[in-house]
Amino acid sequence: MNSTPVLHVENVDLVREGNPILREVSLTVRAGEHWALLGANGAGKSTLLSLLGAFAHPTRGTVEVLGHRLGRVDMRELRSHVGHVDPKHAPRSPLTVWQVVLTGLTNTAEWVPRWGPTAEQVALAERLIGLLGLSDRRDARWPTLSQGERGRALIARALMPSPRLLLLDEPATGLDVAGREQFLERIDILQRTYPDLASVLVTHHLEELPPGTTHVMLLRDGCCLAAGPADEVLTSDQVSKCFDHPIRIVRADGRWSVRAGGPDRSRVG
Ligand SMILES: Nc1ncnc2c1ncn2[C@@H]1O[C@H](COP(=O)(O)OP(=O)(O)OP(=O)(O)O)[C@@H](O)[C@H]1O
Repeated sequence: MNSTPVLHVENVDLVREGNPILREVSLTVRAGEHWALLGANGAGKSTLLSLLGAFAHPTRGTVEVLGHRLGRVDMRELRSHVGHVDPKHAPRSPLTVWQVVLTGLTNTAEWVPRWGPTAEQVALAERLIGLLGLSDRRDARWPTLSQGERGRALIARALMPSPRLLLLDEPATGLDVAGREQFLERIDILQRTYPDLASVLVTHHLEELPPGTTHVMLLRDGCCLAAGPADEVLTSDQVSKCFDHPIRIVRADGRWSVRAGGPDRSRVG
C-alpha cells in the first residue's frame, strides 16, 4: 500500500475578501480512512473541501493532495486524479446513466464526440453502475432520474478514473428517507469493495454519516474544534460546542443521531 498520506494539510489559513474563512486547520487522511467534515452553516466545510479537491490555494500553510503540494503542481492535472462528486454537476444534453458515468473518464459534462471507451472501461462502468445500485436505470436519461439516482450516478462517474480519494459535498441533502438509506447502503458496499479508497464527506447532519465513517473533523467559524477517530470526536459535549447548541448524541446500529440536550426523556415512563 502507498504510505504517503492521501491528504496532508498543515496549519492552513484561508482569507477571502479580507475575511478569515479557515484558521490554522491541519488534517492528515490516509488510505482506507473515511472522514466527515461536520459543522454548522458557514463553518468552512465546503471551503476546506475545495482545497482538498485542488480547486483553491491556501493563503498560508501547506496542502498536499495525493503527495503533490498545491502551488507546485498543475492543479487541473491533479484534479483529474481526485474523485470529486459535485452535486451541482449536470449534463446539458439528456445523457443516459451509462454515458454520464463514462464521462468521468473524459472529465467533461458532455459526451465527447468521436471518443469511445475501451471494452475494459465499459466493463468498469457497468461494475460501478451495479455497485451504486443503478443497473436497472442504466439506460435512463438524466432528466428522468430521481435526485438520489443522480447522486449515485455521480459517485460512479467520479470513480471511473479509479481515484485514491473521493470527495463528497453534502451528498444526502434533499434526499427523502429511502433515498438517504439507499445512498448509505451503497457507500457501505463501496467502502468494502475498495478498502484502500479514502474519502472526505461534508455534512451538517449526523444522521447522514455513513456507518463506515472512521474519522471526523468538527469545524466551527473556520477553526478545527476537534479531529480524530469518529467515536472520540462525536461526543455530546464536542458536538454541542460545534453547533453552539445543547445536543445529545445517540449511537445505534453503527449510525449516529442527535437529540435535543438535557435529561434523557426516553427512560421516563
Ligand atoms: N468567495 C468567498 N468570498 C468571501 N466569503 C466567502 C466566499 N466563499 C465562502 N465565503 C464565506 O466563508 C464562510 C465559510 O463558507 P463555506 O461555504 O465553506 O461554509 P460551509 O461550512 O460549507 O457552509 P454550509 O454548510 O452552509 O454549506 C462563510 O461565512 C461564507 O460566507
